[in-house]
Amino acid sequence: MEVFYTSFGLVTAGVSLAMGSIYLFLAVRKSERTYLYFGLMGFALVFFFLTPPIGFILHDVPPYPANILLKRVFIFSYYALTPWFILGYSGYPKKWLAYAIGIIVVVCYAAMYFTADPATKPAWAIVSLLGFGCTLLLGILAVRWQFVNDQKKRAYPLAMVMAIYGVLCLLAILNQLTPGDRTVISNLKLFFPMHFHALLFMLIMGQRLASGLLEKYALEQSLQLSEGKWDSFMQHATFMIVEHDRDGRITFVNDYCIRLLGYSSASDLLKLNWFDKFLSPADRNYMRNLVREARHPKTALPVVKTPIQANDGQELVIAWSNFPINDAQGVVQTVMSIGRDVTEEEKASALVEKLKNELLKEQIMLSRQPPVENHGIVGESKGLGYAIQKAEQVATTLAPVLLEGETGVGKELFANLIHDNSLRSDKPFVKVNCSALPKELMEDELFGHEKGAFTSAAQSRKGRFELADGGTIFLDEIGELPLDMQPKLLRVLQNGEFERIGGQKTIRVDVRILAATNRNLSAEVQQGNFRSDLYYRLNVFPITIPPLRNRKEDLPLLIHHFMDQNCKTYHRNLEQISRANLEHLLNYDWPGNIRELRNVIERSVIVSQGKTLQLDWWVEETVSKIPAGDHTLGHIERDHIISVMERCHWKINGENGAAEILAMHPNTLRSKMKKLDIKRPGLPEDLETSPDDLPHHSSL
Ligand SMILES: Nc1ncnc2c1ncn2[C@@H]1O[C@H](COP(=O)(O)OP(=O)(O)OP(=O)(O)O)[C@@H](O)[C@H]1O
Repeated sequence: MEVFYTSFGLVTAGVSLAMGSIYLFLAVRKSERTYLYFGLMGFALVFFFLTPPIGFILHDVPPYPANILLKRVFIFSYYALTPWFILGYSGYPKKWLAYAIGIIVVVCYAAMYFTADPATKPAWAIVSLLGFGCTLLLGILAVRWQFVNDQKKRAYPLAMVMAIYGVLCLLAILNQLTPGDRTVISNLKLFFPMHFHALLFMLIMGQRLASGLLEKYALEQSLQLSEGKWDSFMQHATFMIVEHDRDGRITFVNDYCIRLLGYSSASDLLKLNWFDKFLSPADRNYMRNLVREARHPKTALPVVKTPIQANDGQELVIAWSNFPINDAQGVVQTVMSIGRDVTEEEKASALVEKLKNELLKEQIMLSRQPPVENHGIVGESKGLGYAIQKAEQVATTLAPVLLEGETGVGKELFANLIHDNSLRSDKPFVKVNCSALPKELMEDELFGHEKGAFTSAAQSRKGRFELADGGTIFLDEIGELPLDMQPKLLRVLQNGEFERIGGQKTIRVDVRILAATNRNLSAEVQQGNFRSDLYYRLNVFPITIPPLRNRKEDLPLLIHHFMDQNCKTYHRNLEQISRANLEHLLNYDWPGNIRELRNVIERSVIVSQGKTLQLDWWVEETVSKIPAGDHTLGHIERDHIISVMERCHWKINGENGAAEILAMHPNTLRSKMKKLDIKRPGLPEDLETSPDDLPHHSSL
């Protein structure tokens, strides 16, 4: 048996020597502590097994005094190194158990030196059991930590060796509990557990470390490859790539960017601050705040168009798309900015804009042809034409129509057009402005009252619905209709029925309903200010009338129309407008739309003498209201929303919709889009969102 132990010990020593040498070598090459601990553990075992007496078991009497037993020094070094290896291998962060084991080992050395008596069971052996227990506990904690942190693959081998460690502990306890000189283990003729454990520990963990090393190597290779590809892509891309930290310090620029900006090397640009160098003062603060506040990696920052001066003095306009790169907490660490040189495009579009304005100016100056009008609606723009076409289509049906558009765009004119073109054109057309009626009088106005219904009701009186019987009623500003009136209106819409105030009799009417609003009714529905059933009933056929700033080509006709109208009224003989004033008329955004234009022209006609329309008063009043440039916050916000909408294919609601990406309620986004006048290009004005955003329309 002794021979067997000896050979087994020699095999274990051989394996430990191989492992120890490999990992000590790797520890030096890779500066990896775990390899160092493992290598040292291997060598501690080699010395333990090769120090005489070879094949030693605890009860053997050593050939030298027990208190300086060298063999035990090596095995205790092995025990002292084990916890540090476990910590390094698993990444378990708490080190107190490893320190405790270190202290226990030192105590054991001291006790061994002073108290060892080979004839009796030494006191230090009991203390060493505590060390085993602590190592086992640390192993269990480390394995658990690995499982919790999703490192199952690395946890299994450690769990296995710790289980073997557990068996070793058990056997060591049995060994200590056995009275007398001979141990239970040797009586049972079991392998001395140390040999067995050490061999498996070296084999299992050595193999695991090696395969980890191979995996890491393969990963490094593929990382290197993809880094190479990425690097080559970045350097050869024909757009500018700049990476900067959250404070704007540039950390990377590609070759194209260096060339375009007229610099000779990356290092010249790496000294600069992206915010300071490449953004206008207005964009700079906005971007700084945005970068600081951006919390979600999905959100791309706004596209910012910035005029910059290259190193050689050349003026460039660059459109920057910015992508924040966040850490695990969502804090922006770096921003990748991709820039496109849009200098030529900008020049071309400025030229087109200028030519368009010139053309409009010429039209205003020269054209005296009769205005193109349809039921008093002047204009020939595509947007207006589309709305007129829809109104004509629906006019001959009995369907309710919802006219949407900003104030002053001509919703009432459209209501007239629909009624005039309907089969009821010779029947009454009753108009009600819901915002002009006091809340208390609204029911009386709409549905009338019976005699004695209230103190002042000396006579019964018909409401507007009764007056409109057989014809059309136009409910302007329907969004102002109080909530308690809405069910009554819904009943009229659905059944044509209602009761007068104080009346018992149900009155039946046949009225076609046209409604208008300059509010976002679907947002009002979401906010609970408007009943959804009424909204869907009214929204059977919506028509959106575009604002004047989106159809400036109507300006010449409208200006002439209002000039002619007012010249007749105020007996003026005006023939022209000064070029400078024309410029202002064309550049102005017309928030009050055609009503505002009509008022401006009327007042100007009144104050004008001679043949030229005097607009100077208006220019003075409004010039300060005209936006200063393209880099106001509104513009940046607008650009950002447009870029997100384009990425989402103009989908607002639902998963991957723009509202989700912008972390906004869909209705807030809709009203923001309305405010910033964002519309899906190429889509008719009344279909501003993707089909999935629209309510279901029942057919006519
Ligand atoms: N295309 C147009 N051609 C001629 N005049 C127009 C046109 N559009 C609007 N107007 C005039 O502008 C003024 C405002 O129009 P209207 O009252 O129809 O607007 P609205 O959209 O109903 O406004 P609100 O929402 O404030 O009630 C009216 O005097 C109208 O005659």
